[in-house]
Amino acid sequence: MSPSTIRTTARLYRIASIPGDGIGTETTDAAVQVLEKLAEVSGKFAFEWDHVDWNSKTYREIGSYIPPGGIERLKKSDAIFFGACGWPDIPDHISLWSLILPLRHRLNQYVNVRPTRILRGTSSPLSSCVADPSALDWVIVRENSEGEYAGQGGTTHAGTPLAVGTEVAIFTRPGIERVMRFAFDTAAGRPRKLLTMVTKSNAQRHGMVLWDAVYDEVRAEYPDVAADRMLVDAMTCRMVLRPRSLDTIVATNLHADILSDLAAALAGSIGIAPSSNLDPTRENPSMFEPIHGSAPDIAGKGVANPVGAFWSAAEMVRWLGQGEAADRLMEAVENAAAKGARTKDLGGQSGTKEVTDAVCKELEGMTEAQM
Ligand SMILES: NC(=O)c1ccc[n+]([C@@H]2O[C@H](COP(=O)([O-])OP(=O)(O)OC[C@H]3O[C@@H](n4cnc5c(N)ncnc54)[C@H](O)[C@@H]3O)[C@@H](O)[C@H]2O)c1
Ligand SMILES: O=C(O)C[C@@H](O)C(=O)O
Ligand SMILES: [K+]
Ligand SMILES: [Mn+2]
Repeated sequence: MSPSTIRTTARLYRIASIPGDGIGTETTDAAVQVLEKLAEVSGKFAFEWDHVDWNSKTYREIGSYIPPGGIERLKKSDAIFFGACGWPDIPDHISLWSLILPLRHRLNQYVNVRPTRILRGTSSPLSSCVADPSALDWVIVRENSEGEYAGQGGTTHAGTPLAVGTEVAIFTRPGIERVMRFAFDTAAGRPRKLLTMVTKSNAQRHGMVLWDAVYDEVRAEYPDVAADRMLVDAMTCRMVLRPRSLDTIVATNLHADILSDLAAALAGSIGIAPSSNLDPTRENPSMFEPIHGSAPDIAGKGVANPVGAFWSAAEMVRWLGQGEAADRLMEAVENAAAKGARTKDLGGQSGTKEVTDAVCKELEGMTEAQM
């Protein structure tokens, strides 16, 4: 088949891209560039972009992040690519609860998948992983719809010395069960078939105990998966001291948020870590974003690590059914890193643009047969 024949039969994916704030705009621009190159080299698919400008600047101007009709607009896409939201002149709970959390909730993205491993050409602060990088290869499955992020609670006597704030976590049996099954399926699909379930059910005696009960039930359906459970405090020690003893990890919304930042740091940097906000029913588009935020301290300097966005882009391409292209993208990212295209957070000298160009160059070097 000639390239033009391939191109006429190419699958078209409509992607809504929401760069958001700060370095989210820089890493999203970089990811769009790399995805365009991937599509061009592959010849099997192409992207049609819906560039969505919802961010803290538009919030200041028009008073909303998501305008009326915004969710319906996103539902027309096959997937969503997200950068980051939050800027210092707007309280973080306003930005989070006006943009990223409503998207996760309204689009039924009830699991957030956060893989972590040490990419070729990069290093870990853990000496055991310097000796053998394969010792750290995890997938954190984060509950993404309820728990500590249920949004219930309130303030009484606001602004007075008697101020009271309540923050109510909600854990439902169906909510726990669906993420637990997803985690067992994930573990069952990985070579080691190993799952660790994390709670704090010694101190939190209602919702966390329900997590334990659902875990026991679902576990019985997966005799091939070796499963164990940990309290979240002890889990931090195990991640640092015995990384090889872990593979797939499932935890609540807040616990997995924290553990995934730790995991990213142990794999070298918050700047490399990806996430997939999935609606496993596929009724709504899923959303792919690096786990980092808008990083106001480095925004606008051209130094942000785009690898977390590239890895998220690879996971998006995989979710869309292009697994081989996803593998090639990760190979290009690792080849570029191994040849020295690394940002400062990874101990390198390159800027965002240099790493992006290096990854595009690696992709160009791959033949269509390899894709
Ligand atoms: N899903 C999201 O959109 C999301 C995620 C996390 C934080 N936030 C928001 O982002 C803002 C800043 O939050 P924060 O400072 O706690 O977290 P952050 O992830 O933005 O930054 C933490 C630290 O890591 C560094 N860092 C992050 N990403 C990097 C990258 N790609 N390359 C190099 N260094 C990187 C930053 O420079 C900073 O020193 C806040 O408004 C917060 O609410 C949003
Ligand atoms: O708390 C959140 O979910 C926001 C951010 O920290 C994230 O990890 O996406
Ligand atoms: K993000
Ligand atoms: Mn986080």
